[in-house]
Amino acid sequence: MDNPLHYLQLALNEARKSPPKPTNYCVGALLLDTSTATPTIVTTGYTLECPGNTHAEQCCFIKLAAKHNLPEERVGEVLPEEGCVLFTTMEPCAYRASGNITCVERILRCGRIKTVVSGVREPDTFVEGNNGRSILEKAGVKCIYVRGLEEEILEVAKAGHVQQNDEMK
Ligand SMILES: Nc1nc(=O)c(N)c(NC[C@H](O)[C@H](O)[C@H](O)COP(=O)(O)O)[nH]1
Ligand SMILES: [Zn+2]
Repeated sequence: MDNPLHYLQLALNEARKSPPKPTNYCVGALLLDTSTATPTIVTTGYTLECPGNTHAEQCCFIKLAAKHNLPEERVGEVLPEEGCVLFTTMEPCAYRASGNITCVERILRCGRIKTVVSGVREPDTFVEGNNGRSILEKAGVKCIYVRGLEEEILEVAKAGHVQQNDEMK
């Protein structure tokens, strides 16, 4: 896949649209279909884009499924067997404090995503040691980390968090 940083930058542009909250991260994601000669972005998403306490990856699935009048859990039916790459600024969650279905579970349920490309690991703020990568790789999903946007991604992701120095004031 050529130029993964370009698609990660597009995912970061999505993350910037997310309304900051102190209890989660502002994350952006997009689903790229590389099964044809010209890679195509089939859907995008950002944290809280869809109603409820929604994650960026979850919004990608909700929107794509809705476009085909399907429930989110059947989104895999509209994706090619091979070639689907999920770009997400922060690695998919493997535990959610709210108890909602995690994005790792949603990716596996979709069944058509063969590669996940992320810009950063999940910090330990809410979840100590996100183990989503090992769960995905055991299920045959390739997980790749693309370097270069870490600082920007974390700055956007934590926009809603009270910064340490603010507390000192
Ligand atoms: N990959 C990813 N995409 C997102 O859109 C998002 N918000 C997170 N965030 C991970 C973080 O661990 C959870 O946001 C907290 O654990 C709170 O859980 P809820 O989001 O309230 O279910 N991670
Ligand atoms: Zn998630």
